[in-house]
Amino acid sequence: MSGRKMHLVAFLMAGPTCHHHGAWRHPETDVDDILTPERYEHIARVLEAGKFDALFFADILGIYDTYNSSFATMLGRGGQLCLLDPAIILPMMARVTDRIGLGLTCSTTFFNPYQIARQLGTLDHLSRGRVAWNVVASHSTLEANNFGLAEMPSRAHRYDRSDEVLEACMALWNSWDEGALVLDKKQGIFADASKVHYADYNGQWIKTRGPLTVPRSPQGHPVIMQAGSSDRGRDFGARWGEIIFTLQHQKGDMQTFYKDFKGRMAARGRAPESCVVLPSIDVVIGETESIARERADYVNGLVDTQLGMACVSGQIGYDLSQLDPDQPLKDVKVETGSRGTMDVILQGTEAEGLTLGEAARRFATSELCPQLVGTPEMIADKLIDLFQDYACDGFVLTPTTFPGMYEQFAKTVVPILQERGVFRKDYAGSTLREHLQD
Ligand SMILES: Cc1cc2nc3c(=O)[nH]c(=O)nc-3n(C[C@H](O)[C@H](O)[C@H](O)COP(=O)(O)O)c2cc1C
Repeated sequence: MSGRKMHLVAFLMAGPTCHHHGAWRHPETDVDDILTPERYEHIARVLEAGKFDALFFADILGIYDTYNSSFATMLGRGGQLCLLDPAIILPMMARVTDRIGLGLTCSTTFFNPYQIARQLGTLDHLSRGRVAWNVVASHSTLEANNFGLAEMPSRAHRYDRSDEVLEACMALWNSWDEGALVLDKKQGIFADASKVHYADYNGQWIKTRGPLTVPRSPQGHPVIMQAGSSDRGRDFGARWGEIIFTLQHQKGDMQTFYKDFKGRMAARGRAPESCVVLPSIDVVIGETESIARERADYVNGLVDTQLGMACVSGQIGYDLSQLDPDQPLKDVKVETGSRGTMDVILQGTEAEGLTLGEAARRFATSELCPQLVGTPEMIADKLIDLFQDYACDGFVLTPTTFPGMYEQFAKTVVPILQERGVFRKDYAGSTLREHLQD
């Protein structure tokens, strides 16, 4: 085997649900600590013990209210809710760890680049070089409304503007050269001002003068993470990305995405290995295969139909509340425009003759990313197979039970990946960018 190493990133949300909309109800899942620092400190330690490259918080700047024109189901039944601001949680996680990377989601549509550059530059210092920025252009009207916009700008506009936000942030991060801080008490020289420059960024939408207040951080700039799936989104990722997070249903889809994405990087003159492509994966682990299957059936059975329908409604931007969940999926009529998205997210389920409610529950178990069920050996085999066949460079793992699934994975699957030589036994470097180049 070549020296190519697998990369693992953990998906977190500051709320009850990540991809699995029933898992918070499992007796082994902790929810009473959801607003406490201890929950987040504990999971950071667990993931660092498992030698994960990074953890990151996905984020939604509002509460989905598409279903029945109300947030009652999403909130009442525990759907995807981002209760706390991860920018405040991550520094706490940084204080109880010293190697694992820490990813923050920041929207280029709603946040000002000076603020983003300052915040992430500060966090890169405080974590000694472990920060990633999950760059999102945002896409939902509910978020737009929370930030004073009536509608989201078009996708093309959002990505053009995102390019400018990234260019502006890079100019701000580069406004301090290395060695600008002198700290010479004897001569009374605090900083070498000749090593600090104005950014003077003048784009069509974004303007910033600089310099940044924050001295150059250990990584120079945060690792850039991104998850756009459209043609424009992939091009944006190919220009800037160092970690690409993607939702693909099966191996063939992953291989197609991987090849397409690395091709786009090469076309821009970037070395394909300078960005890792990580599809989302969900695991249910058992001591035997039949125990794992029973555990999967149990936890998947905890998703209720109404929440599943609300979850799909939020994703496709169309209210399914007036539709009978017991009707066959193939008979469901939704407005043109939403049907395409619905076909994609419910991929394959129509052919199985499911009802709308069954398909929605299925979607709400893992958002249709593969759910691997089996013994630690079976799961390690599957991950290694995907990795070796260039379906990916590693995985974004999403939790079922929390924090139990991550604890089990770190204790039982990681040692097998290490023994088989595909995953680090210890961190070789100290910054996140160094981990990604292991
Ligand atoms: C796997 C995946 C994860 C995403 N996670 C987030 C997120 O946490 N927060 C967010 O605002 N947008 C998130 N997005 C949305 C994207 O950043 C992007 O705005 C959206 O997909 C529209 O771009 P596209 O049309 O290129 O896909 C995610 C998208 C994908 C595909």
